[in-house]
Amino acid sequence: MKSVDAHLADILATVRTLAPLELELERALGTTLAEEVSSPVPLPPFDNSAMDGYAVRSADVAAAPVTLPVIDDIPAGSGELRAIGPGHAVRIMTGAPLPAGADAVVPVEWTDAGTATVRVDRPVAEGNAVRRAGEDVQAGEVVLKPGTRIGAAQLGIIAGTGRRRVWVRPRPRVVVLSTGAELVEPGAPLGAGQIWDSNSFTLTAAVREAGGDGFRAGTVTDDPAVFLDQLDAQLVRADVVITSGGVSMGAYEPVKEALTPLGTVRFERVAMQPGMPQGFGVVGDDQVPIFTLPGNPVSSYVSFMLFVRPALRKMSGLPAGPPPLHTAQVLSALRSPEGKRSFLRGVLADDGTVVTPVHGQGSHQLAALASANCLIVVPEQVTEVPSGAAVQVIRI
Ligand SMILES: Nc1nc2c(c(=O)[nH]1)N[C@H]1C(S)=C(S)[C@@H](COP(=O)(O)OP(=O)(O)OC[C@H]3O[C@@H](n4cnc5c(N)ncnc54)[C@H](O)[C@@H]3O)O[C@H]1N2
Ligand code: MOO
Repeated sequence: MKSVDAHLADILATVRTLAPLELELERALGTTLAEEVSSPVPLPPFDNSAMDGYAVRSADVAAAPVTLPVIDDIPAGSGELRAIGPGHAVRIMTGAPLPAGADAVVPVEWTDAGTATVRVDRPVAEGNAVRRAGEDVQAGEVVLKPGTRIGAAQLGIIAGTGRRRVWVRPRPRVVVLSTGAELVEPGAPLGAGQIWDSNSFTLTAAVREAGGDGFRAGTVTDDPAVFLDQLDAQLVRADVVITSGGVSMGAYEPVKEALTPLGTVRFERVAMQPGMPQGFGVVGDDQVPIFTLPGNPVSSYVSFMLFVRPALRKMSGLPAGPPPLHTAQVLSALRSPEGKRSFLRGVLADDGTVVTPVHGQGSHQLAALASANCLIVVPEQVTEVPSGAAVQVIRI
Protein backbone atom coordinates (compact mmCIF):
# COMPACT_ATOMS: atom_id res chain seq x y z
CA MET A 1 0.00 0.00 0.00
CA LYS A 2 1.12 3.53 -0.75
CA SER A 3 1.98 5.74 2.22
CA VAL A 4 -0.02 8.88 3.05
CA ASP A 5 3.13 10.96 2.62
CA ALA A 6 3.95 9.49 -0.80
CA HIS A 7 0.40 10.12 -2.00
CA LEU A 8 0.49 13.75 -0.89
CA ALA A 9 3.94 14.19 -2.46
CA ASP A 10 2.63 12.89 -5.83
CA ILE A 11 -0.32 15.27 -5.64
CA LEU A 12 1.80 18.30 -4.79
CA ALA A 13 4.24 17.42 -7.58
CA THR A 14 1.36 17.43 -10.08
CA VAL A 15 -0.73 20.48 -9.19
CA ARG A 16 0.44 23.88 -10.44
CA THR A 17 0.13 27.28 -8.84
CA LEU A 18 -2.60 29.21 -10.68
CA ALA A 19 -1.55 32.08 -12.96
CA PRO A 20 -2.02 35.58 -11.52
CA LEU A 21 -4.81 37.85 -12.69
CA GLU A 22 -5.88 41.38 -11.89
CA LEU A 23 -9.07 41.61 -9.83
CA GLU A 24 -11.29 44.40 -8.55
CA LEU A 25 -10.84 44.70 -4.78
CA GLU A 26 -14.43 43.53 -4.22
CA ARG A 27 -13.47 40.14 -5.67
CA ALA A 28 -10.06 39.77 -4.05
CA LEU A 29 -11.02 38.46 -0.60
CA GLY A 30 -9.48 35.04 0.01
CA THR A 31 -7.06 35.27 -2.92
CA THR A 32 -3.27 35.39 -2.60
CA LEU A 33 -1.37 38.53 -3.43
CA ALA A 34 0.82 38.16 -6.54
CA GLU A 35 2.54 41.56 -6.40
CA GLU A 36 4.16 43.88 -3.89
CA VAL A 37 1.78 46.57 -2.62
CA SER A 38 3.29 49.87 -1.54
CA SER A 39 1.77 53.20 -0.68
CA PRO A 40 2.27 56.17 -3.04
CA VAL A 41 1.81 58.60 -0.15
CA PRO A 42 2.55 58.58 3.58
CA LEU A 43 -0.25 57.16 5.75
CA PRO A 44 -1.76 59.08 7.38
CA PRO A 45 -1.16 61.56 4.54
CA PHE A 46 -1.16 64.56 6.94
CA ASP A 47 -0.84 65.30 10.68
CA ASN A 48 -4.33 64.95 12.15
CA SER A 49 -6.25 64.79 15.39
CA ALA A 50 -6.78 61.49 17.21
CA MET A 51 -9.65 62.93 19.26
CA ASP A 52 -12.56 65.33 19.16
CA GLY A 53 -11.39 68.44 21.03
CA TYR A 54 -9.34 71.59 20.57
CA ALA A 55 -6.08 72.10 18.67
CA VAL A 56 -3.78 74.34 20.73
CA ARG A 57 -0.18 75.26 21.37
CA SER A 58 0.70 73.12 24.38
CA ALA A 59 2.62 76.04 25.94
CA ASP A 60 -0.64 78.07 26.00
CA VAL A 61 -2.40 75.56 28.28
CA ALA A 62 0.56 74.77 30.56
CA ALA A 63 -1.01 76.92 33.29
CA ALA A 64 -4.51 75.35 32.95
CA PRO A 65 -7.21 76.10 33.81
CA VAL A 66 -7.10 78.77 31.08
CA THR A 67 -9.70 80.18 28.70
CA LEU A 68 -8.80 80.65 25.02
CA PRO A 69 -10.74 82.16 22.09
CA VAL A 70 -11.96 79.54 19.55
CA ILE A 71 -11.02 80.98 16.14
CA ASP A 72 -12.08 78.15 13.81
CA ASP A 73 -13.92 74.85 13.55
CA ILE A 74 -12.27 71.96 11.65
CA PRO A 75 -14.38 68.93 10.77
CA ALA A 76 -12.69 65.89 9.17
CA GLY A 77 -12.25 66.49 5.45
CA SER A 78 -11.42 70.18 5.79
CA GLY A 79 -8.97 71.34 3.15
CA GLU A 80 -8.21 75.03 3.73
CA LEU A 81 -6.90 75.73 7.20
CA ARG A 82 -5.94 78.90 9.00
CA ALA A 83 -2.79 78.66 11.06
CA ILE A 84 -3.39 79.30 14.73
CA GLY A 85 -1.54 82.00 16.52
CA PRO A 86 -0.36 82.13 20.12
CA GLY A 87 -3.19 82.04 22.68
CA HIS A 88 -5.73 80.64 20.18
CA ALA A 89 -7.67 77.38 20.06
CA VAL A 90 -9.45 75.68 17.17
CA ARG A 91 -12.28 73.18 17.59
CA ILE A 92 -11.18 69.98 15.81
CA MET A 93 -12.73 66.59 15.10
CA THR A 94 -11.07 63.16 14.99
CA GLY A 95 -9.29 62.71 11.66
CA ALA A 96 -9.31 66.43 10.80
CA PRO A 97 -5.98 67.98 9.75
CA LEU A 98 -4.01 69.70 12.48
CA PRO A 99 -3.70 73.42 11.65
CA ALA A 100 -0.25 74.94 11.37
CA GLY A 101 0.86 76.44 14.67
CA ALA A 102 -0.92 73.84 16.83
CA ASP A 103 1.18 71.11 18.44
CA ALA A 104 -1.39 69.27 20.59
CA VAL A 105 -5.06 68.43 20.92
CA VAL A 106 -7.02 68.80 24.17
CA PRO A 107 -9.83 66.19 24.32
CA VAL A 108 -13.26 67.81 24.63
CA GLU A 109 -13.74 65.96 27.95
CA TRP A 110 -10.99 68.15 29.50
CA THR A 111 -12.80 71.39 28.57
CA ASP A 112 -16.14 73.14 28.96
CA ALA A 113 -16.86 72.32 25.26
CA GLY A 114 -17.29 76.03 24.43
CA THR A 115 -17.66 77.29 20.86
CA ALA A 116 -16.71 81.01 21.12
CA THR A 117 -14.21 80.52 23.90
CA VAL A 118 -13.07 77.34 25.57
CA ARG A 119 -11.97 76.70 29.13
CA VAL A 120 -9.17 74.12 29.17
CA ASP A 121 -9.04 72.38 32.54
CA ARG A 122 -5.82 70.36 32.16
CA PRO A 123 -2.45 70.96 30.52
CA VAL A 124 -1.41 68.67 27.63
CA ALA A 125 2.03 67.60 26.46
CA GLU A 126 3.26 68.51 22.99
CA GLY A 127 1.96 65.92 20.51
CA ASN A 128 -0.98 64.92 22.70
CA ALA A 129 -3.71 63.19 20.58
CA VAL A 130 -1.86 64.04 17.36
CA ARG A 131 -1.40 61.39 14.66
CA ARG A 132 1.67 62.21 12.58
CA ALA A 133 1.85 61.91 8.79
CA GLY A 134 3.60 58.67 7.80
CA GLU A 135 3.23 57.19 11.28
CA ASP A 136 1.63 54.04 9.83
CA VAL A 137 3.34 53.87 6.43
CA GLN A 138 6.08 55.98 4.78
CA ALA A 139 5.66 57.06 1.15
CA GLY A 140 6.89 54.20 -1.05
CA GLU A 141 6.97 51.69 1.80
CA VAL A 142 5.91 48.09 1.01
CA VAL A 143 2.81 47.22 3.03
CA LEU A 144 2.14 43.70 1.71
CA LYS A 145 4.38 41.13 0.04
CA PRO A 146 3.50 38.61 -2.68
CA GLY A 147 2.19 35.36 -1.23
CA THR A 148 0.06 37.09 1.43
CA ARG A 149 -3.45 35.68 1.82
CA ILE A 150 -5.88 38.57 1.40
CA GLY A 151 -8.21 38.74 4.38
CA ALA A 152 -10.31 41.66 5.58
CA ALA A 153 -7.42 43.67 7.04
CA GLN A 154 -5.18 43.11 4.00
CA LEU A 155 -7.99 44.20 1.69
CA GLY A 156 -8.35 47.27 3.88
CA ILE A 157 -4.72 48.35 3.58
CA ILE A 158 -4.74 47.77 -0.20
CA ALA A 159 -7.74 50.11 -0.46
CA GLY A 160 -6.02 52.39 2.07
CA THR A 161 -3.14 52.86 -0.41
CA GLY A 162 -5.63 54.03 -3.02
CA ARG A 163 -5.69 50.87 -5.14
CA ARG A 164 -8.85 49.76 -6.95
CA ARG A 165 -7.47 46.59 -8.55
CA VAL A 166 -4.79 44.14 -7.47
CA TRP A 167 -2.80 41.26 -8.99
CA VAL A 168 -3.62 38.03 -7.22
CA ARG A 169 -3.59 34.29 -7.56
CA PRO A 170 -7.29 33.49 -7.67
CA ARG A 171 -9.24 31.16 -5.44
CA PRO A 172 -9.17 27.74 -7.14
CA ARG A 173 -12.53 26.87 -8.73
CA VAL A 174 -13.49 23.43 -7.54
CA VAL A 175 -16.36 21.37 -8.93
CA VAL A 176 -17.75 18.71 -6.58
CA LEU A 177 -19.62 15.70 -7.97
CA SER A 178 -21.20 12.91 -5.92
CA THR A 179 -21.75 9.51 -7.47
CA GLY A 180 -24.10 6.77 -6.35
CA ALA A 181 -27.45 5.37 -7.46
CA GLU A 182 -28.62 5.46 -3.83
CA LEU A 183 -28.28 9.24 -3.51
CA VAL A 184 -31.22 11.62 -3.21
CA GLU A 185 -31.10 15.42 -2.96
CA PRO A 186 -31.78 16.61 0.60
CA GLY A 187 -35.32 17.99 0.67
CA ALA A 188 -36.69 15.19 -1.54
CA PRO A 189 -38.37 12.16 0.04
CA LEU A 190 -36.28 9.08 0.75
CA GLY A 191 -37.23 5.82 -1.02
CA ALA A 192 -36.25 2.28 -0.02
CA GLY A 193 -32.47 1.80 -0.08
CA GLN A 194 -31.80 5.51 -0.56
CA ILE A 195 -29.85 8.07 1.46
CA TRP A 196 -29.57 11.82 1.19
CA ASP A 197 -26.43 13.08 -0.55
CA SER A 198 -24.32 14.74 2.13
CA ASN A 199 -20.81 14.46 0.65
CA SER A 200 -21.30 17.10 -2.01
CA PHE A 201 -22.38 19.57 0.69
CA THR A 202 -19.51 18.66 3.01
CA LEU A 203 -16.89 18.81 0.28
CA THR A 204 -18.16 22.04 -1.31
CA ALA A 205 -18.17 23.66 2.13
CA ALA A 206 -14.70 22.28 2.89
CA VAL A 207 -13.46 23.84 -0.36
CA ARG A 208 -14.85 27.20 0.71
CA GLU A 209 -13.37 26.87 4.18
CA ALA A 210 -10.04 26.13 2.52
CA GLY A 211 -10.25 29.32 0.45
CA GLY A 212 -11.49 27.85 -2.85
CA ASP A 213 -14.63 28.58 -4.85
CA GLY A 214 -16.69 25.40 -4.51
CA PHE A 215 -19.45 24.51 -6.98
CA ARG A 216 -21.76 21.65 -6.09
CA ALA A 217 -22.50 19.95 -9.38
CA GLY A 218 -24.96 17.51 -7.81
CA THR A 219 -25.09 13.75 -8.06
CA VAL A 220 -24.52 11.29 -10.88
CA THR A 221 -25.95 7.77 -10.91
CA ASP A 222 -23.82 4.69 -11.33
CA ASP A 223 -23.49 4.95 -15.13
CA PRO A 224 -19.85 5.64 -16.20
CA ALA A 225 -20.95 7.21 -19.51
CA VAL A 226 -23.26 9.64 -17.73
CA PHE A 227 -20.47 10.41 -15.26
CA LEU A 228 -18.03 11.18 -18.13
CA ASP A 229 -20.60 13.47 -19.81
CA GLN A 230 -21.18 15.33 -16.55
CA LEU A 231 -17.47 15.63 -15.92
CA ASP A 232 -16.90 16.95 -19.43
CA ALA A 233 -19.61 19.58 -18.98
CA GLN A 234 -18.05 20.75 -15.72
CA LEU A 235 -14.43 20.98 -16.86
CA VAL A 236 -14.85 24.42 -18.44
CA ARG A 237 -15.31 26.00 -15.02
CA ALA A 238 -12.96 23.85 -12.98
CA ASP A 239 -9.39 24.27 -11.78
CA VAL A 240 -9.96 21.09 -9.76
CA VAL A 241 -12.62 18.36 -9.73
CA ILE A 242 -13.53 16.34 -6.65
CA THR A 243 -15.72 13.28 -6.88
CA SER A 244 -16.94 11.08 -4.08
CA GLY A 245 -17.88 7.41 -4.28
CA GLY A 246 -17.45 4.76 -6.91
CA VAL A 247 -13.78 3.96 -6.38
CA SER A 248 -13.53 0.77 -4.30
CA MET A 249 -13.98 -2.88 -5.20
CA GLY A 250 -17.73 -3.15 -5.91
CA ALA A 251 -19.52 -4.20 -9.08
CA TYR A 252 -20.69 -0.64 -9.80
CA GLU A 253 -17.77 1.75 -9.52
CA PRO A 254 -18.55 4.37 -12.20
CA VAL A 255 -15.69 6.73 -11.40
CA LYS A 256 -13.06 4.01 -11.60
CA GLU A 257 -14.66 2.46 -14.70
CA ALA A 258 -14.95 5.78 -16.49
CA LEU A 259 -11.50 7.16 -15.68
CA THR A 260 -9.26 4.08 -15.75
CA PRO A 261 -9.27 3.84 -19.58
CA LEU A 262 -8.04 7.45 -19.85
CA GLY A 263 -4.75 6.38 -18.30
CA THR A 264 -4.27 9.73 -16.56
CA VAL A 265 -5.87 8.90 -13.21
CA ARG A 266 -4.37 6.37 -10.82
CA PHE A 267 -6.51 4.41 -8.38
CA GLU A 268 -4.52 3.31 -5.37
CA ARG A 269 -4.81 1.95 -1.89
CA VAL A 270 -3.32 4.37 0.60
CA ALA A 271 -2.26 3.07 4.02
CA MET A 272 -4.74 5.06 6.04
CA GLN A 273 -7.98 4.60 7.97
CA PRO A 274 -10.40 5.96 6.91
CA GLY A 275 -9.76 6.85 3.28
CA MET A 276 -7.94 3.85 1.88
CA PRO A 277 -9.27 3.86 -1.71
CA GLN A 278 -7.94 7.00 -3.42
CA GLY A 279 -7.75 8.18 -6.98
CA PHE A 280 -5.84 11.15 -8.32
CA GLY A 281 -4.77 12.37 -11.74
CA VAL A 282 -5.61 14.86 -14.44
CA VAL A 283 -8.44 15.04 -16.97
CA GLY A 284 -9.32 17.03 -20.10
CA ASP A 285 -7.24 19.11 -22.51
CA ASP A 286 -6.25 21.47 -19.72
CA GLN A 287 -5.05 18.62 -17.48
CA VAL A 288 -7.39 19.56 -14.67
CA PRO A 289 -6.43 17.77 -11.44
CA ILE A 290 -9.11 15.35 -10.25
CA PHE A 291 -9.46 13.80 -6.80
CA THR A 292 -11.70 10.75 -6.70
CA LEU A 293 -12.39 10.39 -3.01
CA PRO A 294 -13.99 7.39 -1.31
CA GLY A 295 -17.76 7.60 -0.79
CA ASN A 296 -17.95 6.98 2.93
CA PRO A 297 -18.67 10.46 4.34
CA VAL A 298 -15.91 10.49 6.96
CA SER A 299 -13.43 9.00 4.49
CA SER A 300 -14.09 11.68 1.89
CA TYR A 301 -13.79 14.48 4.46
CA VAL A 302 -10.55 13.13 5.94
CA SER A 303 -9.16 12.66 2.42
CA PHE A 304 -10.04 16.24 1.65
CA MET A 305 -8.17 17.54 4.68
CA LEU A 306 -5.08 15.44 3.99
CA PHE A 307 -4.79 15.69 0.22
CA VAL A 308 -7.11 18.25 -1.38
CA ARG A 309 -6.58 21.10 1.05
CA PRO A 310 -2.77 21.14 0.64
CA ALA A 311 -3.25 21.00 -3.15
CA LEU A 312 -5.61 24.00 -3.04
CA ARG A 313 -3.03 25.88 -0.98
CA LYS A 314 -0.33 25.18 -3.54
CA MET A 315 -2.63 26.28 -6.38
CA SER A 316 -3.34 29.49 -4.45
CA GLY A 317 0.36 30.25 -4.09
CA LEU A 318 0.50 29.47 -0.38
CA PRO A 319 2.98 27.20 1.44
CA ALA A 320 1.61 23.67 1.08
CA GLY A 321 2.32 20.49 2.99
CA PRO A 322 0.71 18.07 5.41
CA PRO A 323 -1.76 19.59 7.90
CA PRO A 324 -0.05 21.03 11.00
CA LEU A 325 0.13 18.68 13.99
CA HIS A 326 -0.37 19.56 17.64
CA THR A 327 0.41 17.38 20.64
CA ALA A 328 -2.23 16.58 23.28
CA GLN A 329 -2.85 13.93 25.92
CA VAL A 330 -5.52 11.40 24.95
CA LEU A 331 -8.11 10.69 27.66
CA SER A 332 -9.03 7.13 26.60
CA ALA A 333 -7.28 4.18 25.00
CA LEU A 334 -7.22 3.92 21.19
CA ARG A 335 -6.89 1.04 18.73
CA SER A 336 -5.62 1.30 15.20
CA PRO A 337 -5.09 -1.22 12.37
CA GLU A 338 -1.48 -2.28 11.86
CA GLY A 339 0.21 -0.77 8.85
CA LYS A 340 -2.29 2.07 8.43
CA ARG A 341 -2.14 5.63 9.72
CA SER A 342 -5.40 6.25 11.57
CA PHE A 343 -7.22 9.54 11.74
CA LEU A 344 -9.66 9.10 14.61
CA ARG A 345 -12.20 11.78 15.35
CA GLY A 346 -11.77 13.60 18.65
CA VAL A 347 -12.70 16.60 20.72
CA LEU A 348 -9.71 18.72 21.66
CA ALA A 349 -10.20 20.80 24.80
CA ASP A 350 -10.29 24.57 24.29
CA ASP A 351 -6.82 24.92 25.84
CA GLY A 352 -5.48 22.24 23.45
CA THR A 353 -4.00 20.06 26.19
CA VAL A 354 -6.28 17.00 26.20
CA VAL A 355 -8.27 15.17 23.55
CA THR A 356 -11.22 12.77 23.88
CA PRO A 357 -12.12 10.40 21.03
CA VAL A 358 -15.78 10.71 19.98
CA HIS A 359 -18.16 7.75 20.14
CA GLY A 360 -18.61 6.27 16.68
CA GLN A 361 -15.39 5.87 14.75
CA GLY A 362 -16.95 4.20 11.68
CA SER A 363 -16.22 5.88 8.36
CA HIS A 364 -19.99 6.22 7.75
CA GLN A 365 -20.59 8.00 11.09
CA LEU A 366 -21.05 11.55 9.95
CA ALA A 367 -22.80 12.69 13.14
CA ALA A 368 -19.74 11.63 15.14
CA LEU A 369 -17.54 13.61 12.72
CA ALA A 370 -19.79 16.61 13.17
CA SER A 371 -19.26 16.45 16.93
CA ALA A 372 -15.45 16.40 16.55
CA ASN A 373 -13.02 19.26 16.20
CA CYS A 374 -9.85 17.32 15.45
CA LEU A 375 -8.39 14.16 13.97
CA ILE A 376 -6.20 12.07 16.28
CA VAL A 377 -3.30 10.66 14.28
CA VAL A 378 -2.08 7.16 15.15
CA PRO A 379 1.09 6.17 13.25
CA GLU A 380 1.21 3.10 10.98
CA GLN A 381 3.26 0.91 13.33
CA VAL A 382 1.15 1.65 16.44
CA THR A 383 -1.88 -0.56 17.10
CA GLU A 384 -2.73 0.44 20.66
CA VAL A 385 -2.45 3.77 22.44
CA PRO A 386 -2.96 3.72 26.23
CA SER A 387 -5.13 6.31 27.92
CA GLY A 388 -3.00 9.25 29.03
CA ALA A 389 -0.46 8.92 26.20
CA ALA A 390 0.70 11.89 24.14
CA VAL A 391 -0.82 11.88 20.64
CA GLN A 392 -0.71 14.18 17.66
CA VAL A 393 -3.87 15.86 16.45
CA ILE A 394 -4.95 17.82 13.39
CA ARG A 395 -7.47 20.56 14.09
CA ILE A 396 -10.46 20.50 11.73
N1 LIG B 1 -14.68 -5.43 -0.73
C1 LIG B 1 -14.31 -4.21 -0.37
N2 LIG B 1 -15.25 -3.32 -0.08
C2 LIG B 1 -14.91 -2.09 0.31
C3 LIG B 1 -13.54 -1.76 0.40
C4 LIG B 1 -12.56 -2.72 0.06
O1 LIG B 1 -11.36 -2.48 0.11
N3 LIG B 1 -13.00 -3.92 -0.32
N4 LIG B 1 -13.21 -0.51 0.83
C5 LIG B 1 -14.15 0.11 1.71
C6 LIG B 1 -13.77 1.44 1.98
S1 LIG B 1 -12.43 1.62 3.00
C7 LIG B 1 -14.46 2.52 1.54
S2 LIG B 1 -14.06 4.07 2.09
C8 LIG B 1 -15.57 2.41 0.62
C9 LIG B 1 -15.36 3.32 -0.59
O2 LIG B 1 -16.32 3.06 -1.50
P1 LIG B 1 -16.63 3.93 -2.76
O3 LIG B 1 -15.70 5.05 -2.85
O4 LIG B 1 -16.70 3.04 -3.92
O5 LIG B 1 -17.99 4.57 -2.40
P2 LIG B 1 -19.45 3.98 -2.53
O6 LIG B 1 -19.39 2.51 -2.57
O7 LIG B 1 -20.11 4.69 -3.63
O8 LIG B 1 -20.03 4.48 -1.16
C10 LIG B 1 -19.51 4.06 0.07
C11 LIG B 1 -20.48 4.45 1.17
O9 LIG B 1 -20.62 5.85 1.22
C12 LIG B 1 -21.97 6.25 1.01
N5 LIG B 1 -21.96 7.46 0.18
C13 LIG B 1 -21.49 7.54 -1.07
N6 LIG B 1 -21.67 8.76 -1.56
C14 LIG B 1 -22.30 9.47 -0.62
C15 LIG B 1 -22.76 10.78 -0.53
N7 LIG B 1 -22.62 11.65 -1.56
N8 LIG B 1 -23.38 11.21 0.59
C16 LIG B 1 -23.53 10.33 1.63
N9 LIG B 1 -23.09 9.08 1.62
C17 LIG B 1 -22.50 8.63 0.51
C18 LIG B 1 -22.57 5.10 0.27
O10 LIG B 1 -23.95 5.06 0.36
C19 LIG B 1 -21.87 3.93 0.91
O11 LIG B 1 -22.48 3.60 2.13
O12 LIG B 1 -15.71 1.09 0.14
C20 LIG B 1 -15.58 0.08 1.19
N10 LIG B 1 -15.88 -1.16 0.61
O1 MOO C 1 -11.00 3.35 4.64
MO1 MOO C 1 -12.71 3.56 4.07
O2 MOO C 1 -12.05 5.00 3.53
O3 MOO C 1 -12.85 4.11 5.58
O4 MOO C 1 -14.05 3.13 5.14
